[in-house]
Amino acid sequence: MIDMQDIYMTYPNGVVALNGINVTIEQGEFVYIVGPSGAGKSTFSKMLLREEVPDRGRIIVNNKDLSNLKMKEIPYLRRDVGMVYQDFRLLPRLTVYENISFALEVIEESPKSIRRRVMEVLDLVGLKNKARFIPDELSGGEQQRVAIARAIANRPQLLIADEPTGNLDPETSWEIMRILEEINNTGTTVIMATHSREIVNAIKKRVIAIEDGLIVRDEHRGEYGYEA
Ligand SMILES: Nc1ncnc2c1ncn2[C@@H]1O[C@H](COP(=O)(O)OP(=O)(O)OP(=O)(O)O)[C@@H](O)[C@H]1O
Repeated sequence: MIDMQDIYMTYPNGVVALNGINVTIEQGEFVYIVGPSGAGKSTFSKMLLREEVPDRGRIIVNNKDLSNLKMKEIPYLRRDVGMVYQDFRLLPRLTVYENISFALEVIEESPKSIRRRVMEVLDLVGLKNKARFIPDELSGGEQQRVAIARAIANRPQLLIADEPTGNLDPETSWEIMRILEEINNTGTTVIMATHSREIVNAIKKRVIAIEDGLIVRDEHRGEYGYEA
């Protein structure tokens, strides 16, 4: 569960990024975050990982109150939150397999369980046969599928995807959405910031619209609501 109450955040340069956010997201929901460029969507996501800290307000993520979180507890929070970005962010010199196993080795899993889990998540994204490839040898859509596999390898309760289809063609984007829905169907909360009108209007989910650091709309099975 995610709960944000009265979240305000101003960057050091004086830009007000969040201006009183109040929202609750239950475990297992699928939520689109929409809104104009610069509205505060990425900042909102960063708050959930404690990459940014609010000036005021209370945030609870996976039952942890982030305001009391000690520095040494931050890695535990992040293990329980998978992150997917528009630009994939794979490690270019590592194979597909290593990009994923690397995320698991950090939490001291046994070699056998790492192997099993890597192949399991590669199977889920349909890339078992590309385990030995390096990112440069993959298409954009395949790279994003690896990034998703890596993000869920630790079985996080929450997956945040920041414009996951932003660099992909429409057909590949639908494939990514199918995978995100499958992950959501296993009980993982998915929060996806997007500018894709087509996706939001076709695959109906909760829509939270942010403008100027404020939630201006929060609808069950909502519409994108902006011009393409
Ligand atoms: N590190 C930073 N330092 C200063 N200002 C920032 C920083 N990051 C973002 N901002 C500003 O904060 C505001 C919110 O930015 P944010 O990235 O959250 O918007 P966004 O809704 O994700 O935009 P986009 O859809 O373009 O990704 C913008 O005005 C942006 O310029």
